[in-house]
Amino acid sequence: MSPLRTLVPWAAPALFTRSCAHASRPLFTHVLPATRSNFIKQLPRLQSTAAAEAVSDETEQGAGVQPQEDILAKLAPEDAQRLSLMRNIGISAHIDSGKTTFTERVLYYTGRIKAIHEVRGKDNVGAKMDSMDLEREKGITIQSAATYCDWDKVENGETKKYHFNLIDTPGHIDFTIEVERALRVLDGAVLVVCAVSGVQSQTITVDRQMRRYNVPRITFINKMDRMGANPWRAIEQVNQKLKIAAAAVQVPIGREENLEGVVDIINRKALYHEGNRGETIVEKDVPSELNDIVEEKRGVLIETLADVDDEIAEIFLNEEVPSPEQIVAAIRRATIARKFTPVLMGSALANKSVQPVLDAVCDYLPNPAEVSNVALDLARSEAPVSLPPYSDLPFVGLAFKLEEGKFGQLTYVRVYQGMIKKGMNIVNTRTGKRTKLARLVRMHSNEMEDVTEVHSGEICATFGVDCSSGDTFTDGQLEYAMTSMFVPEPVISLSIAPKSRDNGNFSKAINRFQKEDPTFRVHFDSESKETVISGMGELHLEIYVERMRREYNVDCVTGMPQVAYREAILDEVNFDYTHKRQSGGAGQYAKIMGILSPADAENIFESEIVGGKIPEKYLAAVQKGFEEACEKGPLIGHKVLGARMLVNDGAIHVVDSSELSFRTAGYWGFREAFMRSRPVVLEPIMDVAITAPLEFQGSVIGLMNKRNATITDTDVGSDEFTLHAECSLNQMFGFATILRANTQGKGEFTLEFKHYAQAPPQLQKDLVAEFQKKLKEKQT
Ligand SMILES: Nc1nc2c(ncn2[C@@H]2O[C@H](COP(=O)(O)OP(=O)(O)OP(=O)(O)O)[C@@H](O)[C@H]2O)c(=O)[nH]1
Repeated sequence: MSPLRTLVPWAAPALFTRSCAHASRPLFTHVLPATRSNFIKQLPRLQSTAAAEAVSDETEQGAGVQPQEDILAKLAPEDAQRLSLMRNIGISAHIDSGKTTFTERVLYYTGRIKAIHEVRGKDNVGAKMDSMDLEREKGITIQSAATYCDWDKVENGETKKYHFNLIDTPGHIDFTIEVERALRVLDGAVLVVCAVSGVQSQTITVDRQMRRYNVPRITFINKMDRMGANPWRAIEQVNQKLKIAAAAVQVPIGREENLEGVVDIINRKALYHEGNRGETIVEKDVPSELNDIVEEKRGVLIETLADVDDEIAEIFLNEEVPSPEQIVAAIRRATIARKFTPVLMGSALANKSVQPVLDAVCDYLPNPAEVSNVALDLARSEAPVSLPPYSDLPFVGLAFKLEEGKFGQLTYVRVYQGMIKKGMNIVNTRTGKRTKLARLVRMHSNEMEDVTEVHSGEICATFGVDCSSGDTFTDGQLEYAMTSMFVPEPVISLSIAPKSRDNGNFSKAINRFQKEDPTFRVHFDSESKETVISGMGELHLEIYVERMRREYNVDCVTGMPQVAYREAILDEVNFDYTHKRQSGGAGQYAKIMGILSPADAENIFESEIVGGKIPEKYLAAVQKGFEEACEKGPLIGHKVLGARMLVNDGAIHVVDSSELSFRTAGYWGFREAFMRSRPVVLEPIMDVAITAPLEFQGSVIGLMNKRNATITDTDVGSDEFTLHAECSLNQMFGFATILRANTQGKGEFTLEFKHYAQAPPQLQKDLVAEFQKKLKEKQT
């Protein structure tokens, strides 16, 4: 019999490291049902032609992954025309880099909104894309918001109308799932970097997310009006820290408060602004004092391109100078191939140089037809298939975000192939459920516009569709499943209860938040009789508690934040466990033998039974018992991480054996062996980045030393420093208040889960003792 090997789906495969080895790899939890093949979970979206070809090679015989050039060649003229003018883009950056402020300008210049309102502005209106009250009050983006707009671009004297679908995402790591979902369905992104702070910790995180989904990006260096703005240092950091070739396509005219505009160094023309909000761009000759820097930076641009683009390399080697058209074409090729990012600069707040970014989106980011998207054909053993954006093919779309609204559940869908029409039936591949599309809308932040049909490449939303985030929809002719997105595991929990009797609103809120946000988890602890919510950080949970109060009128009491510990084993042991019960009625009998050993990154159940000593159905029951036991470890009641249970022998009783007996044996056999395998408690270790004015460097280092943090790096800027450290999450509770107090409110920090590591021995002892005490109390 072939060995049965199953990955336990909820385990945390990639993040569990006892050393720092794979530290930065994110946790990969599926959103598709456990019954689907692991392959679905593990195949990232294949966007590049190279990646698509790789799959094509593996599955040559008609698996259906076509090279992108072939897809483009067969595009119908109407689709080609429509798609060539479409861009699906995201705006991503570190916290407070100005994404929302930038997006507000984009909406204004494209005529989507009639007036500009600032984030935390004096008019108290708030930016369009921060539509939640809480976002406007706190001045942070919590949920990503989608909108669309049209941009008139002049090309060779002709005006072309480009259509943008745009998503503004949060910068805070606590809301990182919003970035994941957005990038999953976008074709390109604008990475906003602060001209003063340069590449910051979340810039690196966002960059990693863009890489995960193969999203090409252009870079916008914002806040050029601020004192200390230095675009060249920021570009250097993009090159060094993000490890992608980057070069400026503009140089600033004036700096800080004297910023007047930019010079387009490809065409050697100066771009100034006129009008109250800088709405009119005026082209002039390059000021003579900037000629030298323009030529120098133009040279750097061509040289950088020569490194990543063969055509420019050839021109460069022949000592010729490429034409502006050749430079633009090379930037486009290299950007789409994700080998290069062109860098633009300006100030969103000062209304400077935002429009050239829109031109750059059209010039350098791909249209939906230039991006290879792949699904798995479940009817043909999950063979990968291309999703060409042809309108006349059967519809395939991905539900990437859910939101509860006034009119019921709003489901955001990206249409990859074919089209959807109001009134049409769509089928959820996972559940097989057919739904009639009663309403189809295009979103403009919290407003919506009804539409009757949506074509391939577009993003839209529908009502009344029952699904989970990450579900694939088709028109019923195909059985395609698209790959899911990464969902990081929560690292922090707290108990929560309504202050007064629940009139149903508490449960309603909890259910809704859980459905909308896969990083927000809820479970009922049967021992403490408490509802426990888990999430990505203190802010994440705080926001939900606050939303319960505001949106559902439920005041809650919460317990102290708890760390999501894990339990692991260090030794390998043999086990021989018999479950036997004979107290009248039907008896129970199950005997299992095997080895329990540490595994690297996930919980694994295996069996190697010879001669059919334990039938398959009983082995499946043992596995169930094992999985149940891993949910609540024997040591402190937290999840088990990295245990391999191999069953290689055992026995059954002709009358008394049953699935229940084997499930019980799996459960208790595992627990018994676990306690003999040198069990340990693991705690989450976080990547911490603290930025504060230079004068506070000493006290911030002191704060981190007190927390036994390992300082890994320090960047010192002209007036600020950023300290990078690794520290246990346990030590970081309440740090926001402490940092504020120690830096006169000027310090900021971010926390991002890095890996699990053994907790200090004393803490482990305390946790075990506390758990034992609770167990005893329960027994008496
Ligand atoms: N000086 C200056 N300030 C800016 C500029 N752009 C944005 N800001 C300010 O920076 C702060 C943060 O701006 P937001 O647009 O909310 O930044 P964000 O990146 O969307 O923030 P999160 O989504 O919460 O991460 C606000 O106070 C803005 O007014 C700029 O070009 N210059």
